[in-house]
Amino acid sequence: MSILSLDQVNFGYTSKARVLNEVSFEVERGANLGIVGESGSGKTTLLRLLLGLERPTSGTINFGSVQLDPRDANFMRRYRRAVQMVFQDPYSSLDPRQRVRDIIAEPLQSLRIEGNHDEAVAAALTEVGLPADAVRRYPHEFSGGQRQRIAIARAIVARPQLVLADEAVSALDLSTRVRIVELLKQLGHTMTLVLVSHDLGVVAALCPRIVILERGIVVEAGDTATILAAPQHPYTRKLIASVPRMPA
Ligand SMILES: Nc1ncnc2c1ncn2[C@@H]1O[C@H](COP(=O)(O)OP(=O)(O)OP(=O)(O)O)[C@@H](O)[C@H]1O
Repeated sequence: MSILSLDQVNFGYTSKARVLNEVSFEVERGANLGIVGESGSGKTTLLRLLLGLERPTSGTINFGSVQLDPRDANFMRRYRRAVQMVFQDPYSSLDPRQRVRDIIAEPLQSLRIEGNHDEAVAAALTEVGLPADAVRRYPHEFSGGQRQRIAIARAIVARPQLVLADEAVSALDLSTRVRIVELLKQLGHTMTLVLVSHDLGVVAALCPRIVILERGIVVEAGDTATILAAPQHPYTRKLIASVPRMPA
């Protein structure tokens, strides 16, 4: 059964301009999904809808068999426990005044999750490959890649079913990017990732399923390897052609 399913979702920030147009796809448990498209295609907007920060103008988003309704506080409490987010910029997404322990423990606190928070934070730190003494330090004491590890630890500490990531590696240098992709790949064994990116290489490395978005319209969706090997839509072919190749 799918964790999330979108059915003919339409959305516009104003009534004049539609940003998402009849968007339908499913996120299956255990199958990471990449959402790919050029700048302005509506990827971040789609994530905002999946987080419940915006509501579709029409169409539905279901979490399991229940319709996502941001106005339903009880539902949103359960949903927030199940779905966490990693943002693009590891420099602005972490509160510089908070120690790493409190940053990572934040979802446990705001979701009022019982149990030993220090132990949960320590386990999350180990999983993302940071030392235990990181808890006492502040974000500015870490590199960009380490900060993104802290952001990932925060996203996994409450053991969500789904992690939404918006360009989670694009702000990092190449070698750090490779290491964070490896980390996300390992996490994919226990939780499902929805990764928004303009980088087809990162999506191909992490996501067996892919949705190609062009100006708010899904032009192609399905198995990543199949679509990359034989793209049916000219827009997908254009995206593939724009991936830089390593020199021979
Ligand atoms: N708050 C907003 N109010 C009005 N229009 C918006 C708002 N946010 C985004 N848009 C418009 O919605 C469209 C899609 O933007 P969105 O940020 O979702 O695209 P994107 O694919 O995530 O782009 P990028 O890769 O550059 O982040 C764009 O035309 C953008 O101008």
